[in-house]
Amino acid sequence: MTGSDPTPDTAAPSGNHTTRSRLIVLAGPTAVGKGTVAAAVRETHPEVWISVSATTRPPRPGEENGVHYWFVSDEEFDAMVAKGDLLEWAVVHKAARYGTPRGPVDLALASGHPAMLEIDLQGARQVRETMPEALFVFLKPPSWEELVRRLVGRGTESEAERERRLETARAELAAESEFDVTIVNHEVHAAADELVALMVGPVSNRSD
Ligand SMILES: Nc1ncnc2c1ncn2[C@@H]1O[C@H](COP(=O)(O)OP(=O)(O)OP(=O)(O)O)[C@@H](O)[C@H]1O
Ligand SMILES: Nc1nc2c(ncn2[C@@H]2O[C@H](COP(=O)(O)O)[C@@H](O)[C@H]2O)c(=O)[nH]1
Repeated sequence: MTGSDPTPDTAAPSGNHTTRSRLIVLAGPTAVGKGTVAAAVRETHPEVWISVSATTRPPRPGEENGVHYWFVSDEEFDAMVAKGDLLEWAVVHKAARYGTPRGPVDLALASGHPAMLEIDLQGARQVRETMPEALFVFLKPPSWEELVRRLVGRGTESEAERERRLETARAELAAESEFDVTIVNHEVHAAADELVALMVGPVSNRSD
């Protein structure tokens, strides 16, 4: 994807790496730190390809089109859905639509790179249907109180929006057992290391 064009044509990064290809789907409640942990993985493991979602929500201060999200209009999102360009999509927090462009994921996996999606529970369930071979990772907060602290501390939502997000968070926390692996985000770099270890090593999951 280039400029403001949400059409997926991005190639995955190239270069030597020793990791084996695996699609990781990272989900968890609002403000648990998914984006922060994903950014830490990006920084320390540039060979891991991380999907950039499309969304109809407006950018927050500092968010860049094509970096944090592809910020698209309702009409552009409709067109992506109609063309089958999205691997999954959902209305999240009853507020906006978010979806994973399919083309870049296919390219990343075809090139042998480990790839990661950072999406909500509804999206994870859709990917479970279409790509059951993916590894589903649940990022969990150390406690409910810490989750609320992180959400408030981020300072990006109004009180009403925070309430809505916390309502979704309760349902998402209840779905932890649907995931293959849980990582508790006590500390960002430790959580990022645990995540990367899942991409490069053997996995001990709930069914073991
Ligand atoms: N391990 C951690 N310890 C303390 N603060 C953290 C930790 N991880 C993330 N945070 C902070 O918590 C806040 C929420 O993090 P982030 O925006 O990454 O969450 P998210 O799960 O991506 O949220 P959302 O689903 O709402 O997009 C941020 O202010 C971030 O700096
Ligand atoms: N189903 C999908 N959910 C997604 C995608 N990209 C992000 N998300 C999730 O949305 C919420 C809110 O994100 P925010 O940036 O507005 O705080 C969060 O849970 C994300 O994981 C996607 O492509 N599909």
